Amino acid sequence: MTLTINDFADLRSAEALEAALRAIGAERYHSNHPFHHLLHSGQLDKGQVQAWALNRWYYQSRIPMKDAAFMSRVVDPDLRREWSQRVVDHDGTREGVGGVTKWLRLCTGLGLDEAYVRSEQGILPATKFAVEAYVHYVRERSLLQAVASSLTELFSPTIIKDRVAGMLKHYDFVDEATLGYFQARITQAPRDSDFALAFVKQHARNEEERQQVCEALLFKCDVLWAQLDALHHAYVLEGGIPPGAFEPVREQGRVAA
Ligand SMILES: O=C(O)c1cc(C(=O)O)c2c(n1)C(=O)C(=O)c1cc(C(=O)O)[nH]c1-2
Repeated sequence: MTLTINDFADLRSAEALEAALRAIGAERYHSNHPFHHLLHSGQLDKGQVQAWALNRWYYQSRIPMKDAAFMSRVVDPDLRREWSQRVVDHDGTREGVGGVTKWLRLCTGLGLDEAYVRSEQGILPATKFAVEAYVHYVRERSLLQAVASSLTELFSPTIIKDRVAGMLKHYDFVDEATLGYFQARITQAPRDSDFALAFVKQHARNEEERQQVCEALLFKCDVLWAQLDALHHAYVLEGGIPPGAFEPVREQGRVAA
């Protein structure tokens, strides 16, 4: 069944809203994307996994910027304080700790050069457009929709567990230390999404606003889906790598392991 905005006809209560959000996630979350199925079931080679980590670096690096953009618009100190934890999670309280550093460790653990990753030179054009669209969305839409757009995290603990288990099982070039980023997310993501869900349930006061919340989640699912479409097109289909984007090193006709 394919959902459209009009399918959320029953948005008469906060509980109906939650049910609609969960239905959107079940259908549209990036756990359903073919590229994730390939990644988690060991069907990618090392170069394709590198491409995934490199492109997601761009997403990871922009997440604290979008959270800072959100906070810059918030008048209520309680909400700002709550949200500030997200920036701390990613940036850490000092250099060398925090999610951004851990993602960098994932990239270097896969054999990518740190300076190359940081330079953002190899990122796919579509990754940049999708991620920037998310930052702009949070900067420009209502605070309600900005909060709602983070609700994909309701669904991330399951995919993170599947990913870590699948990658450890299938790829000899990853170990628990390389995937350390995901360890913290298992607790951080539910904390963040519980807050965001309670917020939208409380602050969306009528059907129109509940509809806006659903639209924000649909938008965010598109942001995540588009990034995987870009990876799939560039690195799974033959000949899809755009000029200037990351080129996996190939040895004797196969990607280096
Ligand atoms: O591994 C994943 O599949 C996944 C998904 C998402 C998400 O659903 O947006 C986030 C993350 N990870 C993540 O690590 C993260 O820090 C994060 C922040 C946000 C956000 O929208 O504020 N989403 C996500």
